[in-house]
Amino acid sequence: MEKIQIKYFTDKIEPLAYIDGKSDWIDLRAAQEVTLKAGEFKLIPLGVAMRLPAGYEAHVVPRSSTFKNFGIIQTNHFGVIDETYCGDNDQWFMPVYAVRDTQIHVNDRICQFRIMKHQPTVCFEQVEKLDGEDRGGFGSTGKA
Ligand SMILES: O=c1ccn([C@H]2C[C@H](O)[C@@H](COP(=O)(O)OP(=O)(O)OP(=O)(O)O)O2)c(=O)[nH]1
Repeated sequence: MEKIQIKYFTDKIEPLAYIDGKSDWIDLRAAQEVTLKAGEFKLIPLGVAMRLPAGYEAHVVPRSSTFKNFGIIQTNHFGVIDETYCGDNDQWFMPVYAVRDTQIHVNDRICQFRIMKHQPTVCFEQVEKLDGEDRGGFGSTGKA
């Protein structure tokens, strides 16, 4: 088991927990009441900062029901929390765009995260021609 140090910025949200047996993604909650007008952008505080285990990063995505329930889209679509984002003020946020007037209440579960090991270090070798098999470029498959 990997241990994660966690700091809560409010006692108004429930502590992070697995939803038993359903998934290993962990839901994150809004730490503030947030009102958005259609077309507005805001950063929603998630009320937590964490020190991830060495060699890991975290990925934050919306819950499948988030758009239906709240009419918001995560503007970066896939949030990356770096291992170095681990200090006392490094609260996690969800950047959102509202497509309708909406309200998010404290403790609403609006997104979810998991931790992942860093990718191996890569380097780039420039070539004139790639020796892989050619698929024909973007959008060339899947045409009946
Ligand atoms: O959805 C997100 C995405 C990022 N972060 C935090 C953690 C991450 O480590 C930091 C920086 O994110 P990123 O590197 O993706 O953003 P940037 O626009 O490149 O900003 P920076 O210059 O701070 O790296 O912001 C969040 O709280 N929520």
